Amino acid sequence: MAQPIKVVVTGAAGQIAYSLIYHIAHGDVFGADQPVILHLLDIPFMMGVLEGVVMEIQDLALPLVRGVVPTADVSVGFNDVDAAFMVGAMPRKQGMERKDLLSANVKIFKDQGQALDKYAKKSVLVVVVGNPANTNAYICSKYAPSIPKSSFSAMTHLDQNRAQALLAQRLGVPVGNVSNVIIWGNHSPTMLPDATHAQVQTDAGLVPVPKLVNNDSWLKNEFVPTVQNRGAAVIAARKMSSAMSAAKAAGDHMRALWQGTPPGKFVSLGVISDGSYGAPKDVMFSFPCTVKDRVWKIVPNLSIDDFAKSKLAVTGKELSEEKEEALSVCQD
Ligand SMILES: NC(=O)C1=CN([C@@H]2O[C@H](COP(=O)(O)OP(=O)(O)OC[C@H]3O[C@@H](n4cnc5c(N)ncnc54)[C@H](O)[C@@H]3O)[C@@H](O)[C@H]2O)C=CC1
Ligand SMILES: O=C([O-])CC(=O)C(=O)O
Repeated sequence: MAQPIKVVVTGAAGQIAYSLIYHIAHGDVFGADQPVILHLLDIPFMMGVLEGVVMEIQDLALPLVRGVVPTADVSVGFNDVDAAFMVGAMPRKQGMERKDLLSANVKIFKDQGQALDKYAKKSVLVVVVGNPANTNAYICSKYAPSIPKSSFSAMTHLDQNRAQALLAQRLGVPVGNVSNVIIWGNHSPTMLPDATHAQVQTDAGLVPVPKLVNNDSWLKNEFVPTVQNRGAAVIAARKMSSAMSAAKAAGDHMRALWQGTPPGKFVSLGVISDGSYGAPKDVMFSFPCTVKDRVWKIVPNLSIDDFAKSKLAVTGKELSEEKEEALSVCQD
């Protein structure tokens, strides 16, 4: 069996981590043969709660767990880690947009970027979940200059899962039969969920989703806003933000990075933009990607129509503005 890898989860005493830790410990993310040492980082005030989480991890009796390190000290939490789930941040409440969290959360990602730079392995893969995820990932990477920018990504996989599930429901097919839905841009209501290149596995082979849906108005006027606003709908109902589904998505995101994407399939990742598809350069923009040997690549040459182009411009502008605001907050 492989040597254990060290995996840090920040915000380890919080809602998302409570589900995410199980996925990691159970082998759903790094593989059924990959032992893990869990580094659980939270703030000093939460150390009592974290003790309870550690007891529960012990009580899971899962064979892949080879160690648990609960801590409020970044030099311990990030020490020599191979993979990092950056969850620890304030969640939004009803009536807020995710970018309203920027001033409260972005400094956490500056500090923790510096700590990753100092203590983590240079090969670490970093997934940012805490909102506003794309801009926090940008800041985290900026303050960790010794780690390649391509090792940082922001999570839009929850939006991808929501989009995939909604299409499956509409078409009356199992969710696993739908693939290659794309999330473009920011993890915010300006994102573009795009079914243009999505496919359904049928007995007759792969069929394009737009052909099966056969209703452009539904795709533009119901599918897109439902996915864009799903986070707010969950908050309105639960009075807390998505946690179980966010944890599953964080595991899906890291699994795609760690284990690669199947042939012909894409995954949406918020990654440093090279200007592909007219996106602004040097922001963490969600693109369709393939992953091989832990290296992602933006899927090239997909057709995008005028509707998509106009939406990509809006979400790109928002990311550029968030970036400027975050940089000025970090200079304070
Ligand atoms: N990208 C995405 O799709 C999603 C992102 N989120 C975001 O994930 C974040 C976490 O959400 P929840 O787990 O529900 O929140 P939560 O409030 O239940 O847990 C957050 C935890 O982070 C800890 N924390 C705060 N500052 C920290 C620091 N400097 N270092 C380490 N830990 C720290 C808190 O003490 C708390 O235990 C929020 O920002 C939320 O908006 C939530 C759902 C989906
Ligand atoms: O909406 C929120 O604040 C939490 C989140 O990011 C999501 O559920 O997509």
